[in-house]
Amino acid sequence: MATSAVLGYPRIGPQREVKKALEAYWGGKTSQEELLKVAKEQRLLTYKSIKEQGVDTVPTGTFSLYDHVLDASNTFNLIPAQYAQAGLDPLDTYFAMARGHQKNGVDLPATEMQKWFDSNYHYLVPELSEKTEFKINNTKPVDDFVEAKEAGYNARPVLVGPVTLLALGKAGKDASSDSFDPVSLLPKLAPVYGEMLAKLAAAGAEWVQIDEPVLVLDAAKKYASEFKAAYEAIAKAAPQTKILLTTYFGKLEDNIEIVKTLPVAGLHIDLDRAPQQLDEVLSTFASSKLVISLGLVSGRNIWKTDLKAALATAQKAVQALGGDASRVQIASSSSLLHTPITVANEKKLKPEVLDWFSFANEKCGEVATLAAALRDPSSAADRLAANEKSIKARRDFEKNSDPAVRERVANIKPQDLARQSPFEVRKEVQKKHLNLPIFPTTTIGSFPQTKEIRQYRARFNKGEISQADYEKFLEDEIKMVVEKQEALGLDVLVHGEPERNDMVQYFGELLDGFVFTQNAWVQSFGSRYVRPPIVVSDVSRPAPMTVRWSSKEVQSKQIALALRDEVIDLEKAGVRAVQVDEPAIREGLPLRQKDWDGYLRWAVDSFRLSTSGASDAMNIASHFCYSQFDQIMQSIIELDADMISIEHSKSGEHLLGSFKRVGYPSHIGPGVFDIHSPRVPNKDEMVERVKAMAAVLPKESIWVNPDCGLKTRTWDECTAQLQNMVAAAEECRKTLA
Ligand code: MET
Ligand SMILES: [Zn+2]
Repeated sequence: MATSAVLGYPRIGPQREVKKALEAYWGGKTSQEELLKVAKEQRLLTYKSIKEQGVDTVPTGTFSLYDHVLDASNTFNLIPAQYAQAGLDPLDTYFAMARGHQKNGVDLPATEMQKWFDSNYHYLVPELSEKTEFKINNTKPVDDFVEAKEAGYNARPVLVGPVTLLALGKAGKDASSDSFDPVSLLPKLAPVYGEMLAKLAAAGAEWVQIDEPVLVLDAAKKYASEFKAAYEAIAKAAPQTKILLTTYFGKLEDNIEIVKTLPVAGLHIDLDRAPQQLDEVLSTFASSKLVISLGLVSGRNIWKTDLKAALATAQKAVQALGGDASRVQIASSSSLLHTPITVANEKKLKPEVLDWFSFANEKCGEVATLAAALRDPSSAADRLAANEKSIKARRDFEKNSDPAVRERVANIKPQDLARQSPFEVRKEVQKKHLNLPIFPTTTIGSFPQTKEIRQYRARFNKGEISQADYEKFLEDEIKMVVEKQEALGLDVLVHGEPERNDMVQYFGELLDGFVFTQNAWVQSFGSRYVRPPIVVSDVSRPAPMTVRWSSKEVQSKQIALALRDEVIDLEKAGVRAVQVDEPAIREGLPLRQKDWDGYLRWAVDSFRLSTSGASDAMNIASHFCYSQFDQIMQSIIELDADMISIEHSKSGEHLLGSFKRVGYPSHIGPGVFDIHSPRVPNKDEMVERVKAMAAVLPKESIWVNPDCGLKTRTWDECTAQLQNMVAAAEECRKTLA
């Protein structure tokens, strides 16, 4: 009989319980016991919700107080010495790595954060060196499993795979050299994983899910022999445990050769992102005993699954495996971590729109329905029929496109993508208006979103405050933010973005074609969650394989046209500098290199389309919340922005390397402090950052700014941080200029 499972589940809690408990703990308002109690309640609620939808097995160990990669680092003792030796208790050591710690004489920065594959989820980058001593530092995987089992759940523990854990890591400060490859430590780490599997087996785990998403990247290929040796060592330590090797977010391609060599009992593949890999996987493993877990229900989007099509795929798989349904598992394509919890919490969407959506709980239901239908189609006939009806309704709606905007996209001309003059010319024109010192200081846009701002907005939305009063409030807020910046001595001021409930949602609400949810929170990092707007209209729908790309491209150009009009209007209103943020251009990059060009072309064109309606006199800035530019440097240059600000404070030296190699023709503000952390770096630390940059780029091109917007900070925190930043810029003017 076919079985069913999901790979992971959101952590926030249906009413944001976990987020609130975390923030209360960090704010010193509650104890560790209270935080851990909330976490436990939410884990048990998760298992209950998954089970109620009819899924056979629940995943354990995927719940996290901050990040599952950090959990794995913590469990296997990938803890840099400065954190391990700070004298903090285990939970606070964990949080210190996540968000820094500056209290009672202990001053630790947060560790680096990076995007998790091509998602908007951020993980904490493990830091490794020859000195890292792997050991079982805590038994969280076992504890979570036992907790679920004792509560009566059929559970499958989940671990971040050892190769993925190391491959996502970086050389720590005490590594012998910068080119130290953390994967070289795999022979030392694998036996410790083996020990963990043995512990899980002793606790009663039959299967263990080991996530190796690195197998969908080109990078995995060079680790083929390391993979094999590591998994052999693990299997040897726990011969009785069945390993389900999971891959997701992309296709195995020739990494399937690696999988063939591994002593695993099951393989999970993502059939949402990469349906085309099914045939090869089936033919490769048909004659083996491997269980194939079919990731048919997307863990990355919010749309209902086309169950009819998914069922046909599952039936095909059973057939290819000689009719042995017990070798098939129906699953979510990836962890459901990237989806909100349930559509049941959406009270404001039109029922016909809500009917297109499926969040984590509903996706669990889809997984269970598919497994039931595979056993006996008639048992799921009603559910299948209802699904077919919603899928059809959505497709019919998509056919109603907006001809005017379509035509405008079709008529984009090359000259619409170019500024009037090259940067060298624009720079001089802009100089006259902006009149800036060398090492000008600025910030990224947002200032603290205080409780007061959120309360005012909530009251306005409820109709308790008039439009005029709300606008007056915002104007006063902006005035205050501007005065603060003047007092701090910043050079290019921002308005602070108080009007924005969310940097993306705010714009989406002013455009046609989007819908917004009340509770569809998706984790970005730690306790930060966003509610992404959902594009529902004017989406063309050709063959399902290309829809994601073609529609994203069209959507992107349509949005760019709307922004273009806005930038032109801003200039007419007298604005001299505007920032068009592109914090997601890097995360949208396809996982496989051969797919990059197509994506980068339209992404770059969209940015140029949105900004090149401005005259030479307009300073066009852009912002990126990451610094991994090596691979897309050329495209960043092609954006042709006058100034870019980027995350830099935690990324060490590799960013400098790419600028040294390629150079950057316009102006650039590498972040000098980490805005994710309440920590206040001193002036000298920031001066060092600027100096390092000035060593590889002309000093006239360097701006001084934080990593990102300040909306998640308090006023006390960001005032102290900015004071030191302005002082650092002043010192640079004296010593470097
Ligand atoms: C995540 S990027 C944020 C950019 C935005 N302008 C801000 O300052 O908050
Ligand atoms: Zn940012």
